[in-house]
Amino acid sequence: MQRALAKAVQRSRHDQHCLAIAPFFVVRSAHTEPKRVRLLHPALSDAQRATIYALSTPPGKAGVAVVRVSGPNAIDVWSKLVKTRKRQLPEPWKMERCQVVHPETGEILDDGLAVFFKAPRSFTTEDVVELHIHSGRAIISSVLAALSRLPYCRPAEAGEFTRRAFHGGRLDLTQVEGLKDLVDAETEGQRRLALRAAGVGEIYACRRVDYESHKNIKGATRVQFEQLRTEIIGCLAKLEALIDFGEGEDIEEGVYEEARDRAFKLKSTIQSYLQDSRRGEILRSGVRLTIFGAPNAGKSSLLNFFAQREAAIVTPVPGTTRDILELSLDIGGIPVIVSDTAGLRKTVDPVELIGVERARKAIDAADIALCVVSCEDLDRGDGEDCPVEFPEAVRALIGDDTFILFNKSDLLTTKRDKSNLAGPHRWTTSLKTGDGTTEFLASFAKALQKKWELLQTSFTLSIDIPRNLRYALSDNGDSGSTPFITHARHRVHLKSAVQFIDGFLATSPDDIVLGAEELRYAARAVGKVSGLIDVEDVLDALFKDFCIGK
Ligand SMILES: Nc1nc2c(ncn2[C@@H]2O[C@H](COP(=O)(O)OP(=O)(O)OP(=O)(O)O)[C@@H](O)[C@H]2O)c(=O)[nH]1
Ligand SMILES: [K+]
Ligand SMILES: [Mg+2]
Repeated sequence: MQRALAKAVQRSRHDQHCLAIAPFFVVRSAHTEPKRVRLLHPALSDAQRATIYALSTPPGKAGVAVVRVSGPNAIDVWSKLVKTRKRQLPEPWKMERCQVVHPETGEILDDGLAVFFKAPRSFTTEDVVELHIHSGRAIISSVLAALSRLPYCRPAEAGEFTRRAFHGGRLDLTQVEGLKDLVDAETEGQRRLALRAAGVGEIYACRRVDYESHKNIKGATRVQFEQLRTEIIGCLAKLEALIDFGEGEDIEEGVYEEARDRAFKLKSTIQSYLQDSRRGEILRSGVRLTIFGAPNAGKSSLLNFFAQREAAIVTPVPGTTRDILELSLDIGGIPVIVSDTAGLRKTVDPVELIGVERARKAIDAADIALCVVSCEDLDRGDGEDCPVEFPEAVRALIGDDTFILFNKSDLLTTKRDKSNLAGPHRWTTSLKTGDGTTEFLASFAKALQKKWELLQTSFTLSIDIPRNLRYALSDNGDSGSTPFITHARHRVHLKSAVQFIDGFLATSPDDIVLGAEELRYAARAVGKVSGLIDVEDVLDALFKDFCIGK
């Protein structure tokens, strides 16, 4: 056992050297499990470690403004600026009534509240002081000016509090992205997606996040990526054991085959993640909806209906819309970028010709194409069962996934009643009388939600999820249906992970060292998503899975 440990540790050092990405310390004590303290970049310089301060709420008149101070001297900031009745050191995490005073003159600047977050249980993992003062320009600038008098304090740069949270291991990259997306979110769908990635709330309240033991993780994206990486490392650990000890001695037989098997499953899991029609990325940036159709079908009327204002020009003249008109809207909580386009028809007018060309391009670029067809333009077949004949101009552009709105139902002749036009992703309205518009909007929003957010995923995890992680996932309620990949960056790394796993699967069992190298790169690729890479995991998995040198 001793020999095995020594060897494995030696190998870990080698791995650490090879990866040379993330320096890390392993803190061990007699009674506790080894804890990893991850440092993702070289240690912060003195300037970077300075105590920083900033106004964390928007400037201007309001009830409350929050000035945040973070860094090693935060406690000193408290003693110089915060005057409470007890006039002693703060009780951590407890809001206290106080006066904020000037550190040199003692002048009272404002009356408010203050709270001290003791490291590492703070957002930045450093000591943090928050001053909750009245929000007024003069008050805020006097407090910021007072802070600037302290020699160890400097104003924070953009995003610097979050950067420190990342350096401190409080957030990984997916959570940093999630946090930014959360602040930027404009629709319900975006908010939920971002919240899931950010995992804020619980995370602030808990100590340094430890994947193995922590049940409070809400950064579900982080958990999912971590799960993938753990699985790759599990395969790698098996290969490492074979390299170190060789089959037949202390290791059971068939280990190599098992690793291959697991790697194969893992590859198809990642591939199924990649085949998500870019739902997460699209939901984040907005679904591109292109409205198209023959002239005068009511396309611009539809855009105005969506926007609830006269955004586009509507006239009885066919060919009114020339250029593309784009609006960002919230439809059922989904961010949608709606484009109104020129009516499609053969034309010799050079301006209209360009408009038609642009319309075709917009249809190609759309995530959803919505064709507006005027009931007037439908081929007036006699029988009630006559199949719908679309106008010639749009016929070729209508595919299985095209949404269709039959408009101008007020002009429908009795021969072709509405039921003849019904079908999935087909609606009938009169934008003039308002008939059917409420039903259309509700059903259309539902279709969007189904397609972009609440759609059941077509894949399931083929790998075993440890119980604690399963908790974190199921606790979120929607892990099976919420998009997994939300940034193009995630996709790039997952694709390269698949390539490396393929590389491993293609190596022969005689080249086991090469194969292990491929897996190590695969783990590293997935680790890049979260920005957390360490090789100590290999050792953990090794000792968990094998009974070496019994
Ligand atoms: N009767 C009736 N008229 C409608 C309806 N919806 C729109 N219209 C009218 O149809 C005409 C054309 O509407 P638009 O919204 O400009 O049609 P469009 O498809 O944008 O037309 P182009 O931009 O020229 O291609 C306008 O006079 C509208 O008032 C409807 O449901 N019923
Ligand atoms: K028109
Ligand atoms: Mg128009």
